[in-house]
Amino acid sequence: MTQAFQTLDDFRALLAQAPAADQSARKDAEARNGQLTKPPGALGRLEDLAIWYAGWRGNPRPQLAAPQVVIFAGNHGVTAQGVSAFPAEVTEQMVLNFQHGGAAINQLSNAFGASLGVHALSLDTPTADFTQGPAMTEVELTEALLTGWNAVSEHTDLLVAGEMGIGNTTSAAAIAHALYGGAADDWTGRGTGVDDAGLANKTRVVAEAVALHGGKGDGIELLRRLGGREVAAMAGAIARARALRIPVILDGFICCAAAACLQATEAGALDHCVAGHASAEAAHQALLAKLGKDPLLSLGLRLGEGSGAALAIGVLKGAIACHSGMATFAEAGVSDA
Ligand SMILES: O=C(O)c1ccc[n+]([C@@H]2O[C@H](COP(=O)([O-])O)[C@@H](O)[C@H]2O)c1
Ligand SMILES: Cc1cc2nc[nH]c2cc1C
Repeated sequence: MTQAFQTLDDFRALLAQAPAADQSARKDAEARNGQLTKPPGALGRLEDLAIWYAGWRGNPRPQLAAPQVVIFAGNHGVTAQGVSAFPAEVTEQMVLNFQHGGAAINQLSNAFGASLGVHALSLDTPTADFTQGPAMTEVELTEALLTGWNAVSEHTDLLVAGEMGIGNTTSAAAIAHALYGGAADDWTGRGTGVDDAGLANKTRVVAEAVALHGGKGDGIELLRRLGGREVAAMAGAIARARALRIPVILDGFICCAAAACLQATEAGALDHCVAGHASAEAAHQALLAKLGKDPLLSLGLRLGEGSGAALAIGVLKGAIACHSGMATFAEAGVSDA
């Protein structure tokens, strides 16, 4: 099969050529919103969400019928530095749990009518420990981006990209610190629940990683140096969704670090994305602020797996059901203001 891209520069070119939203569908959706049987603005942010969605779908009265959740799993060499509360084998064990329907994301995907795909990326070959050198080669990064790119169905009308990877909050913290500066402890949190000594060790690891790799290239190069395969696959999936004008709900800290690599490479790369939730991971709110995204939900989740984004499918479905299903003042014979 011919691949969508063969090199990282090909991928960068695809990001640069990404399509914009359909301004005419957006304008028509705004006009429709103004005629619906409610006081102006009474549906609050649901109104903006429906108009945003209509623009990306190129349809002023859209449906949300086929949401897709994709989960990517990867193993991280940096776990050798003792950065997680859980052992690395949990990544593979949780992949089996996803496949058997036993994880939180299985229940949430079912609850919100989303399909669920699980992609394990070379779990037997963890990425290199990025305190020692780049996490991935250019070929490894390209393969991981392609896995994400190819995982997105052309027939879906909403994407959630989630992840599973013991050690990946260290990777995400290092990416955020390298992209946005500050101090290592501004970006380092407890992940699966390291204690105070574990947090101090993890902060040291993030600082060392950024001392080695910081300032060495664009968002894609930082993704290669500090990312993981599942982080890269989420970036590839988010980019493919953009190419297909499929809206995306971003999940927690790791998903947003993947997205940040795209935004740092191409300024408007996340215009088709909304933030599903604010994770309890300490630096997620700061990362969302850097992305210019206001989270839809804040429920204290810190699970990953796309779980917070999957919950937000319900909010988006509600927004679109109102926008496309409500009567106008004229249709209902209700007096306008
Ligand atoms: O999504 C989040 O914000 C989030 C916050 C903390 C932990 N996680 C999940 O926990 C794992 C990473 O935690 P850790 O401590 O091993 O780096 C990984 O599988 C993530 O899905 C996810
Ligand atoms: C059990 C477990 C489930 C997860 N799901 C996403 N990250 C996870 C981390 C752990 C440890």
